[in-house]
Amino acid sequence: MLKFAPSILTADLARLGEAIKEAEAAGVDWIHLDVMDGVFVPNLTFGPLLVEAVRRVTSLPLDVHLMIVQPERYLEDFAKAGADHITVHFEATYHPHRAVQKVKELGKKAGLAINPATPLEAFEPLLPELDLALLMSVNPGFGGQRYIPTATERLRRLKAMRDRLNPGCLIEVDGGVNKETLAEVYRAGADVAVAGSALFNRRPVAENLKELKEVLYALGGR
Ligand SMILES: O=C(CO)[C@@H](O)[C@H](O)COP(=O)(O)O
Ligand SMILES: [Fe+2]
Repeated sequence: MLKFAPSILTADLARLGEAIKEAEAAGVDWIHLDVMDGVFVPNLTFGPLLVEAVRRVTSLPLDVHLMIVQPERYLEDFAKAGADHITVHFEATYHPHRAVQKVKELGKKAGLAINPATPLEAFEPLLPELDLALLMSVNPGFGGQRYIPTATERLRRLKAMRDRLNPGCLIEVDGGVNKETLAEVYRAGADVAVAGSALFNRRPVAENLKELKEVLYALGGR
């Protein structure tokens, strides 16, 4: 019912291939890759080369979250690298619609993300064309941050907007999802939970995932 997309940001990057295989064996649904440019967010991570390397070790959908300015410049590169979903930030481009259209032209699932301070209405004009609506529940830039509580009400409103405009679009929540916050995120209507530090930490991914799934079973979900 709820999909889990572990963010590799908090995985042990020195053994990334093994960490991804471990996550796949544990039963996660997607692999979430956080691309940061040091301009849109105060952190730098990786580009298409790493996406291509990850593509070689897993058959899971690669969910690429672009936290870069003018993402249009690199959409083709990420598509060629093997991304399945490409999400751009509303705040990072003058033309979010053009960027979304380009992702679709490349034959990939198109996502739009918004920051915690961006009005939810930013989704409205583009929702009918989106495959994914990504709601940030932390300010983008780092893994391991605390969930911003106002995200829950925003998720509820986003779900109502999605049900009205495009029931096929998935709602993804990103940032601070763990065993304490998962229940409210799920109840508020998320379809996909990104989880970095809750899944990649000192414990095996399978144990962490089991713990998160138990929260859902207790709510009658799966
Ligand atoms: O996009 C981002 C951060 O900018 C996220 O994908 C985080 O990396 C998720 O990590 P946790 O908050 O779950 O540790
Ligand atoms: Fe992310």
